Amino acid sequence: MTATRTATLTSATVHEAAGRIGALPSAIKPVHPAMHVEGPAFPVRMPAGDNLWLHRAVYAASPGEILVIDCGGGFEHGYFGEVLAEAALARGLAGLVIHGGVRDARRLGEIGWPVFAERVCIRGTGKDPHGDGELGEPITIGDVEIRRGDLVVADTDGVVCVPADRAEEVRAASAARDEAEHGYISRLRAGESTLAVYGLR
Ligand SMILES: O=C([O-])CC(=O)C(=O)O
Ligand SMILES: [Mg+2]
Repeated sequence: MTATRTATLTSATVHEAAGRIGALPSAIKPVHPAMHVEGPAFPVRMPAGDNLWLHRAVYAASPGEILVIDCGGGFEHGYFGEVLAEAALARGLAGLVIHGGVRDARRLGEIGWPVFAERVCIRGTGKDPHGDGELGEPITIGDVEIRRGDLVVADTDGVVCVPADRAEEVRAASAARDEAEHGYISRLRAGESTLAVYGLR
């Protein structure tokens, strides 16, 4: 069997091509395996257990942006579900990355809009009008700082985020790396070993 390969950027390749930077915590994964997205980040900081800032973010971000959410370390909540997914889709947003939980996972799969979460969690949230949060300002998830406009690439492997001023260079380096690996794969299919292809002993 000869497998086909996708032409879009992949998160692991971008991470390597960028010099092994930008990998968000590996627990953040697509709610359904086929989901993938790439585009500019719109960072959101919100308090644990409250999703009012997420509702605000859906209407503050620009079409094509990816919401990237820091939930203040409150993981055990479903901050986002089918209702917010429909709202974000209607606004033309590109996807959601959240260092916390989402819910309505089956429905999210049916909608198909890309959602990447640390977990799926039934328990809901509050909507405190005085909750401490921020839209479009830098956040940190794991050891990665995320600013508005940074390049986010998210797929089955997880999520990587690269500074905006390196995005074009990293796209080019990723494409070159992909091309080189495709060459290696052609040689493997022709019967060579990985030891030969990589020049290993
Ligand atoms: O509304 C919420 O709190 C989250 C949710 O379940 C949805 O968006 O459907
Ligand atoms: Mg819901």
